[in-house]
Amino acid sequence: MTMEHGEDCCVKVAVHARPLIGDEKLQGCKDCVTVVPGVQIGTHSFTFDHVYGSSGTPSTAMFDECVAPLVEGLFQGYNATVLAYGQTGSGKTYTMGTACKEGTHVGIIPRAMAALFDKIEKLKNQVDFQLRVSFIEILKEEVRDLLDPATVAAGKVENGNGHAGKLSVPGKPPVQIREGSNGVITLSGSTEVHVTTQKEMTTCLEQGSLSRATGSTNMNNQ
Ligand SMILES: Nc1ncnc2c1ncn2[C@@H]1O[C@H](COP(=O)(O)OP(=O)(O)OP(=O)(O)O)[C@@H](O)[C@H]1O
Repeated sequence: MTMEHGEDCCVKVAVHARPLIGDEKLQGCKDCVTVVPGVQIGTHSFTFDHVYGSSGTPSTAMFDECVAPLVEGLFQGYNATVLAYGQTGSGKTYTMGTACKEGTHVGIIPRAMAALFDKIEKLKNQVDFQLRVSFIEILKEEVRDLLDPATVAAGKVENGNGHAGKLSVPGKPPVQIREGSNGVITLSGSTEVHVTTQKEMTTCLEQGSLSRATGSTNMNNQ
């Protein structure tokens, strides 16, 4: 994506290059990504605000540089979205931290939750906060409500390993994504869980992650 006025643009694009994973090394793959700032290949120029991993900036800087300012902005009334985009196995789940396991790498969502509650702790004597959490998955045009207790329970019954597969819950109207006349996008019919602590929010992330229809491909090794 080319952005001529990067500093003024409210959309920032960062690349996160992951290292080779076990299977790739076994197959003899070689890391072919080199980050060289300011290079144009032929007529194609790809401009990014940040490049992490590989020979770019260490990935640990990603949260502080790209996401912490967005969390800060929430307290000034700004909305924020972090979107992970990439082919299967490129590291979206890892980077976002949706499949968080204790003692492993901490991704963007758990770190955003920690930053949110740190800030709330500092401000709680001056302001009342209400936090509500939704977690949906869009799979082949079906919107799945990952925090709906029926989805969680049905997923566990379905295959016993917590991964729900494609599933719709009988009797429950499907979640709909709607755009209001003011351009605001809403999730009509999705479960909103009221949370007051970081632990409660983490529980939502963990439960919702278990209900995702995660599937193994040759590239993501799940
Ligand atoms: N930065 C990284 N460092 C080390 N391992 C990583 C990194 N990013 C991803 N991986 C590993 O690469 C594999 C694929 O990553 P991940 O599952 O996050 O991909 P994905 O883009 O979410 O795939 P899919 O779209 O199929 O769900 C996983 O085994 C993950 O642990």
